[in-house]
Amino acid sequence: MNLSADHSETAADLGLAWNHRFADLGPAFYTELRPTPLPAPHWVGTSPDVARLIGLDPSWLGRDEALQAFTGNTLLAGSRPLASVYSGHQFGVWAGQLGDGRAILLGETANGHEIQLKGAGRTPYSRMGDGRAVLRSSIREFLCSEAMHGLGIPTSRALCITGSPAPVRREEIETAAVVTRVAPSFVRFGHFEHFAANGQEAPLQALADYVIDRYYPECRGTTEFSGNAYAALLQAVSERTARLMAQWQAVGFCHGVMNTDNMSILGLTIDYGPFQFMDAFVPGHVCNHSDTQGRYAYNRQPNVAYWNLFCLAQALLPLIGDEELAKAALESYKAVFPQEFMARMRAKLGLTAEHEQDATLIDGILLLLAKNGVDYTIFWRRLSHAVGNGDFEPVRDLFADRAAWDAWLLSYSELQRHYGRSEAANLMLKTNPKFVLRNHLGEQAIRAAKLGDFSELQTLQRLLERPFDEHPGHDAYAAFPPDWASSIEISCSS
Ligand SMILES: Nc1ncnc2c1ncn2[C@@H]1O[C@H](COP(=O)(O)OP(=O)(O)OP(=O)(O)O)[C@@H](O)[C@H]1O
Ligand SMILES: [Mg+2]
Repeated sequence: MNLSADHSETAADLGLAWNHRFADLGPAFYTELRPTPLPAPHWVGTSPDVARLIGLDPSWLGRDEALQAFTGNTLLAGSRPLASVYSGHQFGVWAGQLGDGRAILLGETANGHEIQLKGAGRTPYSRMGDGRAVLRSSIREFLCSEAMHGLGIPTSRALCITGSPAPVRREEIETAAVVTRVAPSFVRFGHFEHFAANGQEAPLQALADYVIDRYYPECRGTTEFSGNAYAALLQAVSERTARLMAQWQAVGFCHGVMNTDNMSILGLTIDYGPFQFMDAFVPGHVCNHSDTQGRYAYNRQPNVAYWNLFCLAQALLPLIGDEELAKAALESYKAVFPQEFMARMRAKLGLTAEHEQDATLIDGILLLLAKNGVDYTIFWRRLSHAVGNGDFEPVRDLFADRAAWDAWLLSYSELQRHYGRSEAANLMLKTNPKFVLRNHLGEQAIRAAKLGDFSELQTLQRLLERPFDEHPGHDAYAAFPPDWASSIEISCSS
């Protein structure tokens, strides 16, 4: 490849201080290697907010030293790049060894944020892959990371995207990009499955101890499970995952590839591939065109998460040492998910206390939304305004079956009488976003970016960072999807 500049022997000092706690686990967990350079990089998108989060002066996001470093063309001073090994279950089937095939961990900043370059070249875990990510999928990952954060949903973050004219072959020839992403940890269920499947109990325990000491220290002193810290870890992860699923379901988010190697041990949303925020509410919606069996349909996500936790439980079993304890730890998922889901849905309805009728009301509206194919985000936003101003006509307009809507509204109004209208509306407007990253919005930003125009991406980023604000003048981004939106096919190709 003809590189425009070979920066490989200089290190860029952006003033970041580093820790290397994952690397300190030892070579059984990774392979150290340098990112593979890309020619003629350019900035595509940046998040000054994430820069501040990791202790990076945001003014670096525009300078050539940072551009080269975040493309993987120069080493960041103090970093220690590596690709980690993990395994996993993909679409319900044991896939054996996987690993960071195109993501390279640079290390952890002094304030505890791991930094990864996704699309930074081949690694020993690339298998048949080219180690690259295309501009299209990188924009989706960048925007959705920041959108999820804006929605208050646990997620990896994205510092920047850099692009390069280097060609990358997918269904057609596209161009390469690198997303710099950030999370307290990128450890996945699949990391544990890897060592368990290979019968390597010492690294399995070292990994569990690392995760507990660093992220779940409360598990050490547990009085539950006869003081078994590994069972406590399983319970804590189950609870975080349950909360995450409740948040996904409530906002209408489909992940698309809930393989165990895409499940964060911290309960974060990671790996933004063929995800989708639903337009019309379709409970069985499958967003991943490659998911022909519909395994990861919207309404199956909570069960799939539990299935994935079961895989994690099996991996942790040699450490927990007692199947009954592991089962008991998993039980928490079944209690926490419905509880959290109900809490989220109550908030969407502006109900600040619990009532017997809540479940009927929630089931009722979800059924009506599905039967009438109502746009999920628009419905909740209009309902929020209607509760505030008393005019429910714009909501009624969304339903073909007006009689069924009227009947539901009657029972909702009965319950609403217990609350102050403006208090309820305020809660709802902070719970029901005006802006979500619909497929067609991402697509518009991608089309413009491919032509070298990043303004659409920036506008979208600004709206999605504060999705509950009104953003006057930008109603088009909160409108119904155009007809062509339903023809967008998003697959695993990225
Ligand atoms: N283009 C590629 N080159 C090399 N490896 C790849 C490529 N695409 C995916 N992989 C690897 O295939 C496996 C499954 O891919 P998947 O789509 O879940 O992950 P991903 O999008 O690459 O990354 P991540 O989960 O880190 O966000 C992972 O081990 C991943 O690293
Ligand atoms: Mg993945």
